[in-house]
Amino acid sequence: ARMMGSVAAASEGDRALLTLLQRVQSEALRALGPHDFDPKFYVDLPLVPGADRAAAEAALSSVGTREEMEAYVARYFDPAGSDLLAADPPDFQAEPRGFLPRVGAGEARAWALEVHALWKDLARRVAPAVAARPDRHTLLPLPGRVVVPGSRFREVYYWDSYWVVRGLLVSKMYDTAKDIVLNLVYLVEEYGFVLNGARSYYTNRSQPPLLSSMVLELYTATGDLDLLRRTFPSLLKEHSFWVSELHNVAIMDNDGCVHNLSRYQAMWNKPRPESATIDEELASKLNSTAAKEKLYHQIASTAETGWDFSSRWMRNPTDMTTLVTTFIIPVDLNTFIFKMERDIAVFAELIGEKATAEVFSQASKARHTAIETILWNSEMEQWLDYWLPIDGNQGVYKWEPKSQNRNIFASNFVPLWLNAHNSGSVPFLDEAKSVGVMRSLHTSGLVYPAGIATSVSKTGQQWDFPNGWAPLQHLIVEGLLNSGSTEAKKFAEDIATSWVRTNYTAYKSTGAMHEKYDVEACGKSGGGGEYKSQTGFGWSNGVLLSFLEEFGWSQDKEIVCPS
Ligand SMILES: OC[C@H]1O[C@H](O[C@H]2O[C@H](CO)[C@@H](O)[C@H](O)[C@H]2O)[C@H](O)[C@@H](O)[C@@H]1O
Repeated sequence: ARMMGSVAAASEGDRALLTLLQRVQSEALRALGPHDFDPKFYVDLPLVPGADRAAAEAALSSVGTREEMEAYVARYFDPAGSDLLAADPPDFQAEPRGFLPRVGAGEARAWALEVHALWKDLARRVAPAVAARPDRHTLLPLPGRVVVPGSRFREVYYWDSYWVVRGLLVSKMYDTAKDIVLNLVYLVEEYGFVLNGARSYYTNRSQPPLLSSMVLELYTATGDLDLLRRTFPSLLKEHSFWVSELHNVAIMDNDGCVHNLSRYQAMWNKPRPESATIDEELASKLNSTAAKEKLYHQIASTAETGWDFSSRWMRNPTDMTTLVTTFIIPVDLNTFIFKMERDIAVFAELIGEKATAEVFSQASKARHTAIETILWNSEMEQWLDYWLPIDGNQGVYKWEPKSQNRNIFASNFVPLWLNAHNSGSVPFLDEAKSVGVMRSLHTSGLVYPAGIATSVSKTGQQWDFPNGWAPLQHLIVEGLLNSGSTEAKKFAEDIATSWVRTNYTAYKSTGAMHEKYDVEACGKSGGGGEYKSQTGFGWSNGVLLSFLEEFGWSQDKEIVCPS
């Protein structure tokens, strides 16, 4: 109860608006039918200035037909997304000095400049009306300019922002990148953690924690020590959130040593407002209120993973009612928190906080040992998610080899990424281990002509086969590239080359960058999941620009998919 109640940060006005918008969503589904229906659209609607919420609520009761619904929405609400204003980023230049020096003039460079120019389309600032009347908007106010993923994702997202920042740094847009980081810091100050996204309906959960990584990238690019001082308290606060009782799991190994690792867990046991009609339909298969609440809790917790949704979190990969996300210790989450601990230790040294540096250095060492003891599988040469028993909390769990999930997911290879970000003194893995992991990736069934698949199971969920996601390509490519082995470097370049080609070919045929791609067919965007595949697209643009910066593209290198 305490856990679910802590979303009380939302004011009564915010809650009342969300309640109304969820009713509108549900009535709209009834009036318009399921074809092309996007439930998120309705919870993003701002109440028109001057309209009375109670009057809007009363008027909803007499809406029957499609026409009446359309007229009702137009009368009481402004368009979804209209409370974010277009913002020409002042640090944008059509071709900044030093932009992609190793991409020669020609097709690749012309396209890279087009993708770079997309930052102008995706940059926004929150309308002043949002801070003035928060009870009329589900959008949350933010102090600086924002860059959104695109299409239905009209607001800032947490983990997307890491790859947006990486791309902005390639585009030399340091001020915009700093605004993004400071917006996330503002969310930590307001809520105690970085929200899934900047909407009142996202206050019940976070997303994969990459804030310290954004600070590190920005600091490395600019040398801005003030940024470290300014963000440091928020990084400590965010760390406390991820190691708090809500997320921490203690496991005893075979030698009697207790290790602490983290899991995802949202503070919510109701339908996600942005997808309430979908969640309610799924839950209608269950009989009791208690079972429905448990399912809603697992759904929201899965949204916190960023992998929403995937067979990775289900006992039965074809049945979403079997989600058990809060009973899983994920490889990638612990990789990100390990890195956060190392980053904080490094920042603490740099700003003269010696004692804190030591505390975080010790914390990262303990997590390193925990990851290697609980999640590493030496026979498979990869890290595996660990599944806890779902029948009650045992306090300290006893480690069992059979509880490692042997199914193959791209996340099993994410710790390789630490090769690229060795901010501590001791590398996370040595060259020999990296080579072993690389070989197991080669034979995993995840490597396809157009990139690394998310999993090997075709379930219809968007974080499963055959979708490939830009962030996963990037984490793995950076890791391979920095592992010290020539073979791994070549492998990294091959994956990046395929990814650039599939992005390019899809861009030429559709005119857009996509949220995800189909790794089986070069030049094809991805699909599946609960909403139509989106374009824009923040993290895809960021990864593309990072790959072009890292590997270059010579004029004579073919950029179209091989036929
Ligand atoms: O509306 C459904 C869900 O959409 C979001 O998740 C997906 O888009 C995000 C933005 O690109 C991305 O961060 C996430 O990895 C995607 O799965 C949202 O984050 C969910 O909370 C939401 O329920």
